[in-house]
Amino acid sequence: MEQKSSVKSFGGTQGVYSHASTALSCDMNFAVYLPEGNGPFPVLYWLSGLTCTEENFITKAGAQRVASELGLVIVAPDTSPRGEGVPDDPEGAYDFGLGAGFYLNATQEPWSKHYKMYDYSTQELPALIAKEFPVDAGRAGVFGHSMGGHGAMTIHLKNPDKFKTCSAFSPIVAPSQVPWGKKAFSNYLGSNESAWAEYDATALVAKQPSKAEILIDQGAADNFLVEQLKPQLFANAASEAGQAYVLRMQDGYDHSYYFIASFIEDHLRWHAERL
Ligand SMILES: N[C@@H](CCC(=O)N[C@@H](CS)C(=O)NCC(=O)O)C(=O)O
Repeated sequence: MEQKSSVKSFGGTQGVYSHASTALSCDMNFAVYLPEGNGPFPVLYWLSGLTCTEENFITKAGAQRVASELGLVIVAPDTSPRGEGVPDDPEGAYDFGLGAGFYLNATQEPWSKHYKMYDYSTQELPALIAKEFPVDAGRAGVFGHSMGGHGAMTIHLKNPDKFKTCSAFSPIVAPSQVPWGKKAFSNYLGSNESAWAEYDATALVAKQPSKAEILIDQGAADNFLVEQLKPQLFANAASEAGQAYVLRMQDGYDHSYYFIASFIEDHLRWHAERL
């Protein structure tokens, strides 16, 4: 692991690191906010949305002040494999390929060699963090935005003992049913839609609800709400399955990091109280 940058922030340190990922067969960057003190600290994994790298969250969400106060480590990985030889959307579209790994393990050529973001996020990165940083891996949660909200919810539902708490901003709750998800899943996972259900929070919650309460914030003025996000699909399935959740529709807010920055404190306190 190599440190690429380190700056002091609210008494702690905001760092960016790089390492050679085995799961993704490429070099990867990730960001870590480390509060002041010796730890071990509870750890939150933040999963970003389409087009993002490890930089968006640390520069725009304003999470450091409250993470410092609460003594939380926040790890923010990049959103896809990167570098020479990693295939991208043939048209260079923003919603597939680079910057759009969808936190799944691709099974289809040519994606399956590098696009293993599920293994990376759930296994390789947490193992590296536990080795290199003063975290209490038994107190870990996951949260994210849009595609990363989808990642957080599916990763929590599939690994409720490893990622004990979960929250999301503007998540793609039912990727199998919306254009962003259909494009990504048909390419990464192929045409057999039963494979898609493994990475669809609405399908997963119906068969394996967790004991945690999931917090979802959704801007009511989000341009992607009606076509891509559809939080009510998850809410309906969760209610039916007995999954505890809180869905807050936030009047006037859009899809951007201005929305995330407005409510990030609530999410950090939500996780800290439950870990
Ligand atoms: N604005 C993008 C749509 C993708 C988008 O809104 N990405 C969100 C996550 S789904 C984001 O966080 N973008 C980066 C940023 O705002 O810093 C476009 O239409 O090209």
